[in-house]
Amino acid sequence: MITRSEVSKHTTKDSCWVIIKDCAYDVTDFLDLHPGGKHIILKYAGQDATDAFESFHSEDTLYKHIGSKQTIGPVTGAMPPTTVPTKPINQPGNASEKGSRLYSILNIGDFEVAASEVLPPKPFAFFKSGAEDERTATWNQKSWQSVRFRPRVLKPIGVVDTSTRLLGTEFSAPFFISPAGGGKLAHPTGEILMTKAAAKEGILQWVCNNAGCSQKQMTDARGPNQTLYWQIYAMTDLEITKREIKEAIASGYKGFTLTVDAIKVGKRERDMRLNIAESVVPGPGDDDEDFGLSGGISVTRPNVYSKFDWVSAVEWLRGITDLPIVIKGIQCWEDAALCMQHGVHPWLSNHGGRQLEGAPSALETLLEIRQYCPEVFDKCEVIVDGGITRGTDIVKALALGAKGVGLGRAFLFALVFGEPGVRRAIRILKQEVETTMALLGVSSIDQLNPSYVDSSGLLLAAAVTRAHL
Ligand code: HEM
Ligand SMILES: Cc1cc2nc3c(=O)[nH]c(=O)nc-3n(C[C@H](O)[C@H](O)[C@H](O)COP(=O)(O)O)c2cc1C
Repeated sequence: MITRSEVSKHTTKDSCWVIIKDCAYDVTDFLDLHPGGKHIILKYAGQDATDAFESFHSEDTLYKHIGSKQTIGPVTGAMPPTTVPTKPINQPGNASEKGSRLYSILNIGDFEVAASEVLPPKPFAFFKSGAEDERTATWNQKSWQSVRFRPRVLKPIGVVDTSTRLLGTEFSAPFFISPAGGGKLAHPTGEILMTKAAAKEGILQWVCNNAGCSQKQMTDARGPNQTLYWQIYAMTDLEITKREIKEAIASGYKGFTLTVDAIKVGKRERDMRLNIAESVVPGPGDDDEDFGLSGGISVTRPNVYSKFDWVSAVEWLRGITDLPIVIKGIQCWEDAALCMQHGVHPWLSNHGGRQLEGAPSALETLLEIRQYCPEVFDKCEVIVDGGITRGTDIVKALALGAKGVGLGRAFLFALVFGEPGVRRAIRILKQEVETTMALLGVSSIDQLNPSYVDSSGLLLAAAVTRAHL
């Protein structure tokens, strides 16, 4: 046992201890690795950081990133009276005001506006931010708008069926909740509310490795017969990740994706500026030359394994599971072709424009595959995400060959309104998909094909949009 008073003496970047859930940790060596920046942890140096930690992270984060050497042990006693506790940074907005607003929300864009008004600036920035000038994040959305439909009329349309099979499981709609961390910044209960909403609406949630809720909490929140898929970040200690995948399999997860576009954290200046605004600027004599630059800038994702190549990654995954495997972060047709060769599925994504500024939108990669390697669509289930905000975007992606379409930010913004918010977002998208299909002249997803869209405007839109960004 160590006393709280002893912990309270370790308050500098040369010796930084924090208490989380009555246990003390020496996080000195982790400070420079922390993607949220060292200053956010230093604020709690010598103190109890439980509330702040839990407002963003799940307990899984601790065992994955803080080893036994850094675990000091259980604490006892009271904090010295001189310690002024730091308040957790991210307090979600007023829930009762939110309820009444929910019913005026008509589309995903409305959710974003409401979230920007209800959330404090930092959580909103965390969700919204893209890398550098955010051109890729903006282009993701605009690229889908450049595609036009080619509707067929005078076709008898009865019931429009939006259901589809994705990687072996039947879902009520072809879109799903992409893995996106930070759910507890939107709502204190976190991502389990997405799980519950997905269960009630029959859609897929692809559970995030960095969710604020633990894998077990997500699993326990499942509805009857609900199928979840799991997103993997491979850790330097691959045994930790292997155990996590095995636990997911044992508790019934039916598909996996390995995210490969994030071995470093993209430079997200929107977040960095708010971090600077909240930090204490170094005084004379303080040699913190990188002040303000950590927490977003080229920080290696802590403990993320970056040595995989195609053969070793797929062999390692196949050594653990025969279930469907998707590689998330495919950004050119050549890598989609490699997925096909290695018997895995490509997820065309640039991480919502949060990683590599200048990356193509999933639509561009989809069209490249169509042009140079169309057999990918026969041998693999192609998944896309990035900038999808409308049922029309979803139908365009499906017409061009996607089997599943993910949305990240949309559901984080909706989560500000808790489970009813996420359910409303799902229902809005379902209605939009249904209307789009009926107006196109199709009544089931399998009837969609590239003849229903015209993507010839993409190049022009790219030139015009980039000129204005
Ligand atoms: C002391 C133990 C802590 C550990 C092991 C830890 C670990 C991590 C890890 C692994 C990430 C990256 C998540 C990702 O890949 O998306 C992260 C990000 C983050 N952490 Fe922590 N963290 C700790 C403490 C804290 C505290 C006390 C806060 C205060 C609220 C905090 C706030 C954040 C934020 C806001 C991010 C997001 C950064 C970004 O991607 O822009 N963390 N942390
Ligand atoms: C706040 C936030 C956190 C994210 N965290 C992860 C993550 O932990 N793992 C991952 O594979 N993708 C992550 N993503 C990327 C999403 O899975 C998805 O690719 C992206 O959000 C799609 O773009 P959209 O937000 O425009 O829909 C994150 C995205 C956001 C916005």
